[in-house]
Amino acid sequence: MATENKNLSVYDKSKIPNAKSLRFGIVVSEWNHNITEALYKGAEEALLDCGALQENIIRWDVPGSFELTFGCKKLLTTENVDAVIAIGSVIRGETSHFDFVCSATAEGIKDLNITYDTPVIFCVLTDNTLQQAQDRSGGKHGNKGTEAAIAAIQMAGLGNN
Ligand SMILES: Nc1c(NC[C@H](O)[C@H](O)[C@H](O)CO)[nH]c(=O)[nH]c1=O
Ligand SMILES: CC(=O)[C@@H](O)COP(=O)(O)O
Repeated sequence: MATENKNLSVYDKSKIPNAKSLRFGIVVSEWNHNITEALYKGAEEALLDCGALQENIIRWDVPGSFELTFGCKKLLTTENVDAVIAIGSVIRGETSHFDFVCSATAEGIKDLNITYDTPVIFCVLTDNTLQQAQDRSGGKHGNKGTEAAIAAIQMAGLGNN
């Protein structure tokens, strides 16, 4: 199933653990700023809606998606967080740069998940057009930031019950 057939903002709160005691890191890439801010807003709103406290949401900004791996690593090793959300938006340009940034970012975040005991959630849009990014950051397909926040809550508590 593709995002086309799913709304990224829809979740069943009765099935999500309460996030009141959890601490989250969110690392936000500045590239395609309007998109990543909308993703951040979606993530923050969902965390708060599920009981997280504002003071337990730590936000760091990095220049681009390529820098998300280092930003997340630094955050999870220096702040006492239960989960990290990596937020980025890569939009295809004229060259193969898109493929390098996307694969390095996905691999980097995957490596963090293998290396450390803190889950890092992949909230990086990899779109062919600006319209596709808008559709997934609060547009017709909902907000991937919301989906990432719910994943962060679920992964933070994994194996604790
Ligand atoms: N073109 C996009 C980038 N490019 C920048 C890189 O992520 C990186 O910041 C630079 O190469 C310095 O190391 N980043 C995005 O997040 N989105 C893009 O569309
Ligand atoms: C990630 C990209 O492909 C893009 O934003 C960079 O654009 P270009 O390939 O035109 O330099």
